[in-house]
Amino acid sequence: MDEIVRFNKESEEFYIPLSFRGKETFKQSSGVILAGDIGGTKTNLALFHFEENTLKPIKKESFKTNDWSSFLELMATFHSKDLPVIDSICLGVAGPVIDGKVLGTNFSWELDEKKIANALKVERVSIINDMEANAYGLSVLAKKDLVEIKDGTWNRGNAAMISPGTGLGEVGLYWDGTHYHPFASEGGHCDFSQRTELDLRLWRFLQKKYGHVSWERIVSGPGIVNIYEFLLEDKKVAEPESLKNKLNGGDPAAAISKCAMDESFEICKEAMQLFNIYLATEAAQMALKFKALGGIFIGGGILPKIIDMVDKDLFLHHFIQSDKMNTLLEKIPVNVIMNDESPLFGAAFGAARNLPKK
Ligand SMILES: Nc1ncnc2c1ncn2[C@@H]1O[C@H](COP(=O)(O)OP(=O)(O)OP(=O)(O)O)[C@@H](O)[C@H]1O
Repeated sequence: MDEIVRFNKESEEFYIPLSFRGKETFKQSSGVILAGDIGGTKTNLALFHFEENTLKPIKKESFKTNDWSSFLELMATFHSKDLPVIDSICLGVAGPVIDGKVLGTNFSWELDEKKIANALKVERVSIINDMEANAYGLSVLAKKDLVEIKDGTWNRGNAAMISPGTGLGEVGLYWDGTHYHPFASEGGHCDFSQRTELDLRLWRFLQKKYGHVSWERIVSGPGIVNIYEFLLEDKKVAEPESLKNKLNGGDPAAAISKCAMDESFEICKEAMQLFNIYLATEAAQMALKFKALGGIFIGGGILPKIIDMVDKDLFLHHFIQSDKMNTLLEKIPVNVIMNDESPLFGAAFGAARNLPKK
């Protein structure tokens, strides 16, 4: 990671004014910051030197979250003695942050700002929701980091982001007239809403398995596997032996999407089509709930890997299915974020904002 990054470039190429309040304090701050993007599958950490609104990378590494029993255990490995002392830490964590503490939703780490500050002897530690970090990360993106899957133009107003990964993250961005203000939500845990007979059968299948059927059970990596298993049962189709082995080892959602791409088993293709439909459906629910005229962004680790198989017409058809509000939905652009480091840069934004002014 040699690239030097600037926040809020007032990006020449970017089509929306993605500025966040707080950046004006940056110019007078400098120091060493640690940024973290901590999710159910991967944890990305980066150490930067921050000066004059610019991040200069010192060290960056990606880890499998479940290989470590805690953040502090991982830090003992990451932050070796030869590295500079840290002035400010911000961690974006996939879980509901309450009073500076969080328990990972799909992993067993517990993080606490005060305990981290004491253990690492760093005065400024802040924990934010990973989706909040994801939203702040928009401030470093350029047009080339986005792929438009539904057109529309930026309209003055709120925006929202939906991020399928290990779980389903959702965040709103309130527009105050000049700046955006991200606010985390736990919308991915709201109830899955059904539109068709097939959806009802999927709901029944998952209700038997989990009791409560949230969007996260469907629009996520494990959700792809759930849809696939439902289709096998619903269509009474036997799984090919060759695929069985792939699904048992490694990453089953990745195996299903790969199989959909090479068209070796029809059920995989159908599973990915349904994933696309449900993503469009929930993205539209968010657009309506937040009146997100500023746009919907799709983050998370899955979409950049499957972008070539996203059927834009199918997405559009299922995005605009809200009767009285179809005209509003038609205006809203939907973009996929292809830069998987954007939540990490968003956490860096949080850490830089907390540095003392000179
Ligand atoms: N090629 C692929 N196709 C479909 N799903 C994939 C593919 N590669 C990885 N996945 C799924 O992506 C998920 C991991 O997503 P991501 O990289 O966003 O992780 P994360 O940031 O740790 O997750 P979260 O923040 O939601 O806790 C896993 O469930 C995995 O099965």
